[in-house]
Amino acid sequence: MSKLSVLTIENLVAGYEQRVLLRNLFLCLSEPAFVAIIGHNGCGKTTLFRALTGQIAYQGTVHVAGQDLRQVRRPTVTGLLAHLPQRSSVGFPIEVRELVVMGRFRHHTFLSSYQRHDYELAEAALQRVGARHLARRDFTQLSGGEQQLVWLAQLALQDAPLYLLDEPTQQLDVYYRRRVFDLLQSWVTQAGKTILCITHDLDNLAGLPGFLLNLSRPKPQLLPLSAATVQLERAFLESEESLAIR
Ligand SMILES: Nc1ncnc2c1ncn2[C@@H]1O[C@H](COP(=O)(O)OP(=O)(O)OP(=O)(O)O)[C@@H](O)[C@H]1O
Repeated sequence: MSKLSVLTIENLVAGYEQRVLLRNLFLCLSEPAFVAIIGHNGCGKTTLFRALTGQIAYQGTVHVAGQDLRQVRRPTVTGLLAHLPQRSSVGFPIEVRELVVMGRFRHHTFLSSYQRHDYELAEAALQRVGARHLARRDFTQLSGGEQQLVWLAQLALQDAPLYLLDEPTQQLDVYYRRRVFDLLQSWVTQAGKTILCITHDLDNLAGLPGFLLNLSRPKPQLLPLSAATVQLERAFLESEESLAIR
């Protein structure tokens, strides 16, 4: 079964020395889908991504697009995963379109330079996130929210089957939050991508197709996204009971 699904996580256990945060996590997606991962601060959401990207060891098995993740040496470099961390910075001035075009790195050998076609794709990706007007700006001088849109444009060019997004809307205004969630939906429905998206932005989830995974629950399970499930999980996160079992 696991070989055919887009993502299967079986019995995953992960954490840090003397502190297990994820215990026997199971998750199976047979088709491309959007999964919102929610939970209290510190419950282990980013830790899950650290395990999936090979930054920390884990027990259990993970299959992505039929491949055993443990057997793939650098899944983000080989294109099995694309990852947007919570914070990324660039320490030197660079034009936005030069940063976005780097999302095409797998289509180029080490010394080959990006061609006109690559830049057209980069500008189209910027257009889709509503940031076409930033193409010639210095990335380091953009606001936090503008930088976030640029990273999303770069990510779109990476063309991986599984995307791991750690709070992609955290610095965005209400308009761009909505727009980014709509964009992520189109990655699923039009491009067949699977998206795991860590978010605290519960207000924007209710109307989306997909699933909810609440890592603050003692046994987290995929729930179909709906206004009712978002309301239920919000009530759980706001309860004293949920803090007591952490
Ligand atoms: N390298 C580390 N060694 C030990 N503990 C760590 C390490 N990195 C993170 N932690 C702890 O693990 C816990 C979970 O961290 P994680 O970043 O996964 O939380 P999170 O659910 O993503 O939280 P948030 O919503 O605040 O981003 C936190 O208490 C954190 O302090």
